[in-house]
Amino acid sequence: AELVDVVAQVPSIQTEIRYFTADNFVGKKIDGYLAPKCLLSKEAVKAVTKAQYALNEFGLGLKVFDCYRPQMAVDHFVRWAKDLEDTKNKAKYYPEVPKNELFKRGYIAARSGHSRGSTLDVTLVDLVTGVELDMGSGWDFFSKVSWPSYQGISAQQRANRKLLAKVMRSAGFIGLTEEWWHFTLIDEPYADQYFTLPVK
Ligand SMILES: C[C@@H](N)C(=O)N[C@H](C)C(=O)O
Ligand SMILES: [Zn+2]
Repeated sequence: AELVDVVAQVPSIQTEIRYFTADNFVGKKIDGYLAPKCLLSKEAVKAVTKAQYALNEFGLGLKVFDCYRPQMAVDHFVRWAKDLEDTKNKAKYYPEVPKNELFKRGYIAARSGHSRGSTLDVTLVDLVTGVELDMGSGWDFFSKVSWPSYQGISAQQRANRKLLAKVMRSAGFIGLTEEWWHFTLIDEPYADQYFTLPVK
């Protein structure tokens, strides 16, 4: 696969690659993340660039939490899910969902679109300050509250989610029912390939 470093193409896109750190639902650095980089297919980079420039008109920009995810990272998630004793970061990431239901309920996939190189987890930031807009729940907060259809958040939070979805859809992405931050390029170039190379 030809995967491209998004920041090398569009330096104004911010990154906080949480699976490279221990601040994620597992509570440890995830296998396969050797660098805190956002790698995506050329086609997805082109579409993300379009979304970034559209947002820049409003003084906003994108911040990515995860992009290409190697299959070995997904396998790490699967291994972690089997150890029901290990609930280190439950309070922050999945307080309401039993650990053994996270895959079943669609919050984590054993075969993830991220491994195909055209899916990303993203939010909106103020272009000047870099401060994140309030989306009503944090990235990878596995709960009904994170569903894009969830109505029990403020009008401003709903508007922020709507703006992100609208800009990403206009750029060629489709969202996920369970997570406001997750988008896949509709015309993805490697639709049936799950890559194994590490992020580096
Ligand atoms: C784990 C979360 N960030 C995510 O990306 N979930 C979807 C369902 C996936 O694993 O593809
Ligand atoms: Zn995702």
